[in-house]
Amino acid sequence: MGKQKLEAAFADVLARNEKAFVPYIMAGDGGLAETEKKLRFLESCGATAIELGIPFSDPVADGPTIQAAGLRAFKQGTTVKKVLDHLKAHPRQVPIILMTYFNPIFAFGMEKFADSCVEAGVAGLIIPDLPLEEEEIIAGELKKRGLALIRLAAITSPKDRLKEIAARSEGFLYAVTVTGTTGSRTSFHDNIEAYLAYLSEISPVPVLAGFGVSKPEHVRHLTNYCAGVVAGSKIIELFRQDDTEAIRELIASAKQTMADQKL
Ligand SMILES: O=P(O)(O)OC[C@@H](O)[C@@H](O)c1c[nH]c2ccccc12
Repeated sequence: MGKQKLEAAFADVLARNEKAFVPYIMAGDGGLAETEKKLRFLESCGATAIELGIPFSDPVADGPTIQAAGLRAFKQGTTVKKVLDHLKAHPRQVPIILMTYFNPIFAFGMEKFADSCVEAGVAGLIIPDLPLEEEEIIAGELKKRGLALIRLAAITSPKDRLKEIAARSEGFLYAVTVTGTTGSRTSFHDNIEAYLAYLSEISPVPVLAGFGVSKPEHVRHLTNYCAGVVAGSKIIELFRQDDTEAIRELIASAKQTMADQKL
């Protein structure tokens, strides 16, 4: 089942005393054949799982880099069905987490979408505009099919809400590091360390920090307080520059962390 595949991937990383790195790319950006090459490359770099975005017309949580990637994906005629059909036709070891807003799921049909995710070998989902209060509309459909629903924690959330998010979390808990949209940054919220340390203490699943991660030093710093990171905008930018070495180095920095700490 998808959730178990994700849990096994994280258990492997932690057993190797490493930190997790989950890159994000937009499906269909440059066409799905290009997406396949990127997915295979990211897997070869040792990505713990890969977050695959489905383009949407109103990506409210996304900054300019991912908005532009979504527009390029639309220009290639990317649809939910084409992405799911592609994943089904290209099975792989690395767990795939679909990142999509709720509207494309609703338009596709929730049960049909959940069934198609299972057939496509999807491990889990991130639905950023589905708050805890509304998740029951689809959480049951995903749970009975063994698909992980990854919850997002906001740095501005009060502790009782963070506790509720952690208690429901599956696969990993996505700790958003800033107030605002996705996009490479040079700094994070002031009390990011305390926030990540608190979540790591209360969460039954690994906590990953995401939003703005763009340098190896970000990875090394943030993973002192949590189990890993998610990075999307920087990965997309580096692919656009064809700087695959920098992508490999960024992902590898999650593996060096524990070695650094051993010193
Ligand atoms: O791009 P960044 O700043 O590295 O942040 C990760 C982000 O790309 C990815 O997790 C994501 C893409 N779109 C989202 C929408 C909401 C939450 C998360 C996301």
